[in-house]
This record gives sequence, structure tokens and C-alpha cells, in this order.
Amino acid sequence: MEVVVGEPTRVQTLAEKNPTQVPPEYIQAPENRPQIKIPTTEDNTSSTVPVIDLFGFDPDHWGDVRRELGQACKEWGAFQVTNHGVPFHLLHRMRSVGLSFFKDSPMSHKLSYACPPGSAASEGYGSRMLVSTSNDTVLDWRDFFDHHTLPLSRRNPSRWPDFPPNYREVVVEYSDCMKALAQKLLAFMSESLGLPSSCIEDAVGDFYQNITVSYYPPCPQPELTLGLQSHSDMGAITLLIQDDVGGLQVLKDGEWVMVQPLSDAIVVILADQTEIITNGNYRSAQHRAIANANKARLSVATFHDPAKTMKISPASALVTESFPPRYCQIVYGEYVSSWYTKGPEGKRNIDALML
Ligand SMILES: O=C(O)CCC(=O)C(=O)O
Ligand SMILES: [Fe+2]
Repeated sequence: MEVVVGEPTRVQTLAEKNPTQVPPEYIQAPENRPQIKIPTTEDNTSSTVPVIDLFGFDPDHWGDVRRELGQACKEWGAFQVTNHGVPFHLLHRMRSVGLSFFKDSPMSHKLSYACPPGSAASEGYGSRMLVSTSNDTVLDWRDFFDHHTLPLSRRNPSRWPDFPPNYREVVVEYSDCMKALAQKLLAFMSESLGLPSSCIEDAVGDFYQNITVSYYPPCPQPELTLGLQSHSDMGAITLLIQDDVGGLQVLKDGEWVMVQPLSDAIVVILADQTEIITNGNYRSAQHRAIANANKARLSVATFHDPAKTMKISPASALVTESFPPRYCQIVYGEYVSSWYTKGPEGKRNIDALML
């Protein structure tokens, strides 16, 4: 494998030249290309990513919410939540400062935050997800900004954009709200499996939280490329908001299903460590983002991961003689390194751990 050195091409810079074609390094193999469909009234609408009303965590609704959540975790590994308690104006402000950084600040400003080329998951402005590439690696039609937000020892707002002027304070507030929601959701998920409410969170340990703002510029040939290749998230739980353009898809029974943009909802994506901890009772969601011919799209994903030193294995309460462990124990940091080196290719990293 050849290690990438030097600054990557910024997709936004490419797109601003109004090309009529996507450069070859962004063209996916035919089997990975998205089917861009214009929705019709004959579409089978039975397959939609579940939307779960959390009723502001009102205890009167806990039983129903737990049941719905448990079913969505089993069948989909991804769902949207409404009445989640995070103020709508905060979701709006987070999208708005993210968009303003990409759209309103000059490239020279963005580049002053560039991720160091060739290092995985570093904080800053980036365009390539993987550390190294072979000739057949296909690039994503995406630029992003990654923030290290938790634990507090990793949080250094001076590494984040200072434009627009309220950028840093919005990210701090957003980070804290997402942590609180992730904790509540993991508690419900534990309970829905008959486990004590702290079971999954205890197995994850202190959250390592990263917030990634993804910017997908308009693309001349969205049918040939992907905004973000098919993958499952490697940590425990991801909370995502998007704008009204749409493009996030979840794989369900071999079909790619679009996650309908709902401005006040938060998309919940189960990640690989939750699949291991729940011994496969709940599965991580395979997902991807498609590009759009006419519009730029923005999403904000908040990842909650274990510390690199954490050992992750199926919860002992879910392992019995009739339900033996289905995954071997891993050290999270080793899982991450291998993920970034090999690339995600759907769920191959987690599938490789299955006993
Ligand atoms: O932009 C999206 O909707 C998906 C982002 C995502 O899956 C990720 O950053 O891991
Ligand atoms: Fe993801």
C-alpha cells in the first residue's frame, strides 16, 4: 500500500470549477454505484427507517419507547428520534455554523485547519477518510471538519474554526447535549435487552466523542460516485443531524433505504462496539451517503466511542450456554487502526470478528 503524502484535493475546490464529469479517482465500481431514483407514487413505501417519538423521556411512555427502540435496534440498527429534548434552535445553529464555515470562509482559512496528511482520525479540515490508499481506492465526494470534543482533556476549541464567531461555543453546547442524549439512549437500549440501565455505557467506558461536519458539494455525476462509501461506524453510538437535501442511506435486507430528512429529528446509528457488547442482539447499521447533482448537502455526525485502551467483548449477561459469545474480545484501539488501514467495505471489520 502506498501512503498518501501531501495535501489531498478538496472536493469543494473541484466542484467550484463546475466540471461536467467526476474525475476517475471518485468513480465507484459498478456494483457500488447508487441507483439515483426519482420517487414515484408506485414506490414501495413499506421500508422506511423507523421514527421513534421519545415523548421528552416522560416516564409514562418508557415502556412503549423501550419496545420500539428495541425493535428498531434489532431490525435496522438505525432510526430517527423526535421529542428528544435537544433544543431545536441548537440543531439549527449547529447546522448553520457548520455550513457557514464551508460556504462563507475562504479556502485559505479552511486550509489553516487542515488535518495533517496521512494520519487517521486527526482533528481538523479533511477530505480523505483513510490513511493509506492503493491504486484501486476510490475517494469520497466529501470534505469534512472533525472536532475532538470529549473527554474534556481532548477538547481544545482553539483548534476549531473561529468563523463564524459563535462557532466554538455552539460546538461546545452541542457536544454536551449529544453526550447526554447518547447516555439516555444507551440506557434504554440496555433495559430493552433486560440488562441494568448502565450496562452498555459501563462496557463502553468514558465516551471519546468526535463531531464530524460533512460537506458534500454538488456533483456532476452522482450516479457514478458516493459522498461517503458504505461502512458501519466503529464506536458505540452515532447521533446525526442533516439538512433538507437528503442522501444518507441505510442498508436493510439488501436494499438501500433513504433516511428521510426531518429537520427536528436526530438520526441514531448503532455502531460496531454496541453490536459486540450486545452479542449481536443489536446490529450496527451499514450506511452510506449519496451525492446530489444540484445541491450541496451538510450533515453533522457525533460519534461516541470507547477509549483506545478499552477491551470490548459481549456483555456476560447476554452470554449463556445456549447463546455463546458470537464475537471475540478486542482492544478498541487495535480495531480502529485496522479499520483505517483496511477501509470499511461495508461491515467487513466487524464481520471478521464473528466466531
Ligand atoms: O453524511 C451522512 O449522512 C453520513 C455521515 C457518516 O456516516 C459518517 O460520518 O460516518
Ligand atoms: Fe457513518
